[in-house]
Amino acid sequence: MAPALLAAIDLASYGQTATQGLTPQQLTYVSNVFARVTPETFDEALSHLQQSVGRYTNYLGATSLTTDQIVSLLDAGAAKVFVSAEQLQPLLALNIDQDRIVLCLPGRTREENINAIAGTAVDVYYHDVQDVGLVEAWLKEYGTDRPDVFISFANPSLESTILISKLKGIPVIPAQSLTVDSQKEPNLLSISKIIMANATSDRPDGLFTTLVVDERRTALGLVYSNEESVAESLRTGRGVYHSRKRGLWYKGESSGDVQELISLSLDCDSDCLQYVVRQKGRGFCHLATPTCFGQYTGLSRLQKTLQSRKESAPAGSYTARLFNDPQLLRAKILEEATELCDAKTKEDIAFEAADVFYFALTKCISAGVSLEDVERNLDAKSIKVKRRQGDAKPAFIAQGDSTNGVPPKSGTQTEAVKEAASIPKSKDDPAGTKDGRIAMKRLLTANETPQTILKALQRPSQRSSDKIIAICNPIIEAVKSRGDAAVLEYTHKFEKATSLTSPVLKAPFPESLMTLSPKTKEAMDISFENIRKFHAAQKEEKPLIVETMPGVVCSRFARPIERVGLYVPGGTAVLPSSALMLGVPALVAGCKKIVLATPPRADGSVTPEVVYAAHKVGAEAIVLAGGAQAVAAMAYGTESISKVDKILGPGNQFVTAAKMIVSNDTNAGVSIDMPAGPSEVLVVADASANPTFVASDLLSQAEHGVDSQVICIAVGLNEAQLTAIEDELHAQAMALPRVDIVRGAIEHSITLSVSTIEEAMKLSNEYAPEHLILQVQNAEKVVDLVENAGSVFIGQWTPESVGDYSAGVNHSLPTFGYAKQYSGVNLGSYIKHITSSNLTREGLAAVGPAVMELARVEELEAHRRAVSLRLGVA
Ligand SMILES: NC(=O)c1ccc[n+]([C@@H]2O[C@H](COP(=O)([O-])OP(=O)(O)OC[C@H]3O[C@@H](n4cnc5c(N)ncnc54)[C@H](O)[C@@H]3O)[C@@H](O)[C@H]2O)c1
Ligand SMILES: N[C@H](CO)Cc1c[nH]c[nH+]1
Ligand SMILES: [Zn+2]
Repeated sequence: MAPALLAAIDLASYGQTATQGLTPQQLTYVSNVFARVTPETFDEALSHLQQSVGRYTNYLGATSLTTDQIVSLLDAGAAKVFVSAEQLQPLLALNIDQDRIVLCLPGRTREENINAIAGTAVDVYYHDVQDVGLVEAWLKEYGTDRPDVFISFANPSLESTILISKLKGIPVIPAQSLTVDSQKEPNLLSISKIIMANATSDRPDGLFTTLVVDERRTALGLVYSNEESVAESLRTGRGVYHSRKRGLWYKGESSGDVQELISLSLDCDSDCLQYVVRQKGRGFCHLATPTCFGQYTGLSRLQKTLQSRKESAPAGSYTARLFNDPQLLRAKILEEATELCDAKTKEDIAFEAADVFYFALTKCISAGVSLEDVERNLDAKSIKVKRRQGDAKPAFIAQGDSTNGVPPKSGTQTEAVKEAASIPKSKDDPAGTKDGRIAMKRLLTANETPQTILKALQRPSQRSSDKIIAICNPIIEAVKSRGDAAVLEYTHKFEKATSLTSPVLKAPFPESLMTLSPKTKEAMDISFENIRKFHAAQKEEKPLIVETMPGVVCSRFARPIERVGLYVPGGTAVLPSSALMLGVPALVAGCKKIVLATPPRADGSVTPEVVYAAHKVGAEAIVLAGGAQAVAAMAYGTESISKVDKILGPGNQFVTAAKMIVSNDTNAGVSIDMPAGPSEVLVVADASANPTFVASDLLSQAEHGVDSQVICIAVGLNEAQLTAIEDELHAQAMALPRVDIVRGAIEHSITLSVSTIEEAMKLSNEYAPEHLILQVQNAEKVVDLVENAGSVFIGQWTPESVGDYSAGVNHSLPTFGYAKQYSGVNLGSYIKHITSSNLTREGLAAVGPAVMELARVEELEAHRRAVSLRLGVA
């Protein structure tokens, strides 16, 4: 540690009034400040710390404060606090960096002092020392490896002074010398005297080499000082040096390029001074450059340019436009931040980070914030004791993962971010992290009104469908009117696949694009076959034929929908399993044209597993796009993407909203399977359920996305049983790679505690979950009570994930409670039914009178005559 000046002051001068010596500004001339804090002055000390952190080092005597108060002082920027022996243990128990604690010990017997510091690495302050020789002896014996030793002597003239150990040679300004009016010279003179008394020149002329640096510690130039120039500098608060030609040199006096003094200090061996100054005017050098070594570079250069643009920008300056358009600036910061997140190579990361710095600094300069302010903030954060967990907010988790979530470059992005941020938080634990614990909110239904229970069961993403629709509409319109070009634009923007030049990959797909490991291939083949079997079994082999009256034959027969578009999600996770779930039934149904759409990876390619699935189901093309743009492309068709008759497949809120929009457009002529949005699961568990299994099922859906929701209905569980599930959930969640996503989903997930299975099933039917898991006794019988659910998983050996991948059932299922009116994807989703009637003359004679009478009632005469003319009746 470089020797530094220590000004020992009392708190009265720590505020604004400076009755004890130095003004707050002058305090920065010294590097270290010591002040005592009492319970009465605690608040003032806190606010002072916040303002002064980074300007000088604060040492605080805190021997009469509580542990909490001490932690707050450290947190607010105190470099070290001086504590008593009683205060030490509770602080050590909090694992606070021992380098920031100074234990105050009376400078008495050797044993007492050595015992007090045994087993710690804290600094020591020996106060009221009678005999410095004794302290030196202790330290030699025991404490020389301690970070710092402070000493105060019993000598009354130094009574209130904290001295940094002479052993370390750090100069000290005694408090007494600072107790006169700050405006008068003796104070400042005493500082300069102390500095010079501790400095040793290594030059024959006795001058001190002096390095002049700016606020960011960039070297401006090299000059010389002596006692007179240092004293003048402190007195005037400016850069004053000693010129070997001209003597005392007030920098900038003739040129106007003056310097404001920030601080001064000695180097490690006390033969060189460093002045930290704020340079005004054109710069430090007589050649009017900022430094004697040339121009500023990097951030300092950028800051200077931005500051000058703010003062007067040339016509057409982009920076000036940013200063005047906060919306544009905001959009650029968000855009560049996202691009930085997606950058992969060293060059790209440097490129994108530079953009982020440029726009961030523009924001700072427009608000009068300098790099110095920002760096002080960084320093303040670096010494914080109570650190935040550092988890991302749910709103950003969804966007933070892999290829998803590049916000649009316009104002719509703001809406998307706000939207995600509006995901409701539990009122008991607004952060969703009870001490970092991942825990679902709990509700004992017996204590709640039905309304409260229903509200707690509300899906997170339902609240904002208007906003999502407002984001999707312009995307759909753009694709409708500009076709391929618009699709590509959105893919470049959202997927960052900027090298992509065509939005479609046509079959036959090259082998090289679907090379899989034998294990993956086998797993896909097994799943394919099971899905095929289950869906093939749903086939109606023969038309339905019914003779309703003699000679009146009605029939119904099935035909595949000709052209289907299958959306395979690929935002937060790539889901080749969805390609199988959607493609296999299309193949079994006999659809003539199968088109898959999926967001490509940033390099424009598609996951080989998805290509393999597309190949196996006989898809004619893969649309390389995601979200609303993919849905619109399939609904309306583009130059290179075929229009389809029906769009199927799950997706996030943008995909689901886009599907709804196009299916409502009568000109599009396209239908959809159902609203299949963010995954959800409801587990009904009774005392027979294994907590490990219950937690694992809940987490398997929570990991899909922050907008997923998982519900546990606990039937007759006691506190210990509920806690067992919660403990498992937390422990398993913390071990998951997608723990941040899980944390977001769990924030709006809930455990409902009920007494009976009937009550549980009533609530489940009301919620109508996408997946329902029954981990209860006689689970198979409980299925009788199921009225609404996408797919049911029965008993403890049936995890939901078997349905997601390989059992054979379909995983594309209704969410948002639409299980009340929709089925999940099944063979019927790819088929339309056509009915036919076939009558003989006798048949028409039998049913004709009824037809004619009803046509008469409806006053539709042509209808009536179509029968009467055939039968030859009036
Ligand atoms: N219900 C089901 O049957 C089922 C099955 C599988 C998956 N899922 C769900 O599907 C979802 C998949 O979502 P995903 O995000 O991972 O992939 P996704 O493919 O559905 O969505 C990614 C696309 O969203 C669009 N997008 C992202 N941010 C946007 C923004 N701010 N503005 C406009 N568009 C934006 C982009 O176009 C991107 O390509 C998950 O919620 C998962 O739970 C549901
Ligand atoms: N559980 C999802 C349906 O909500 C489907 C899926 C695919 N991969 C894994 N899970
Ligand atoms: Zn799943």
